[in-house]
Amino acid sequence: MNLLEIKGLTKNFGGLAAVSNVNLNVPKNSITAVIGPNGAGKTTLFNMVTGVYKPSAGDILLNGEPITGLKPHAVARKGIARTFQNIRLFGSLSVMENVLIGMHSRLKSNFFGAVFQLPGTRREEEAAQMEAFELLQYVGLDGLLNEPATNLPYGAQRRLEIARALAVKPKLLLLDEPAAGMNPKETKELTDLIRNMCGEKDLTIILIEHDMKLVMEISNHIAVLDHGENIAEGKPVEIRNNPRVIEAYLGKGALAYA
Ligand SMILES: Nc1ncnc2c1ncn2[C@@H]1O[C@H](COP(=O)(O)OP(=O)(O)OP(=O)(O)O)[C@@H](O)[C@H]1O
Repeated sequence: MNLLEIKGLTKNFGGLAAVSNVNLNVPKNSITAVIGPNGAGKTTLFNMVTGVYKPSAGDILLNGEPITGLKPHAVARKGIARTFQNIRLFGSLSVMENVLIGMHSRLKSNFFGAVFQLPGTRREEEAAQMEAFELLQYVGLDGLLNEPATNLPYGAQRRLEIARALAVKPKLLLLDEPAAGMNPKETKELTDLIRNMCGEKDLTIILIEHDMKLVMEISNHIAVLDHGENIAEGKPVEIRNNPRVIEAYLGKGALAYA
């Protein structure tokens, strides 16, 4: 069963086809990587799936239901969360507060309830704090709850972004270059986290990533974009050995991962 189906998706910016007629099926509980050279259209694809850009053509289906052209908040409510290529945390807010903000979109209580400390609101807030704590424990940041996000090392900030995305209980999580700027130890920990999350949080994951070791280790399926077109798709071993992919993106060095 496919959680996400992308059909003939196209985005034109003036005369530039940033994404051109891309098709992609993403099975439930799988990890799919989207790879390709800079400017290939990977982030534009994510921006269409999350409602940031309206596609010029094509369809996006979540669980068989069309979500094409919905606004970002409506897409989020359908169960799609993302992290960004450039980390977007509230730097001066604490680690805990960053996750609570992520959770806010699905809490029932309103401003009125919070100001007047209504019992229902208090209970909901306590439950939210407990849940946020568990998520931070899950990503290994429970020792840093009150630390301003900006003080965290780079790898920890990326984990915090993931915790914040998980706070909305998504079905589909899009990770845009989650390992960018990480050292090898941080990348290894991230690889384990992504792999475990998929089963433990009942998630389907699509990631854009340039770290080929990570991509080859955790992906069930890889799609390769070049100049907006999907030039290849398949299992890691197929992609690694695909001459067109090697020429367009991987280079001969990729064979070292074989
Ligand atoms: N808002 C926009 N307006 C005009 N052109 C855009 C816009 N967003 C992206 N593009 C162009 O679309 C093409 C694809 O960009 P995109 O950011 O999707 O590539 P990418 O594969 O994510 O690259 P990278 O690996 O560098 O992040 C590029 O030529 C880019 O300049």
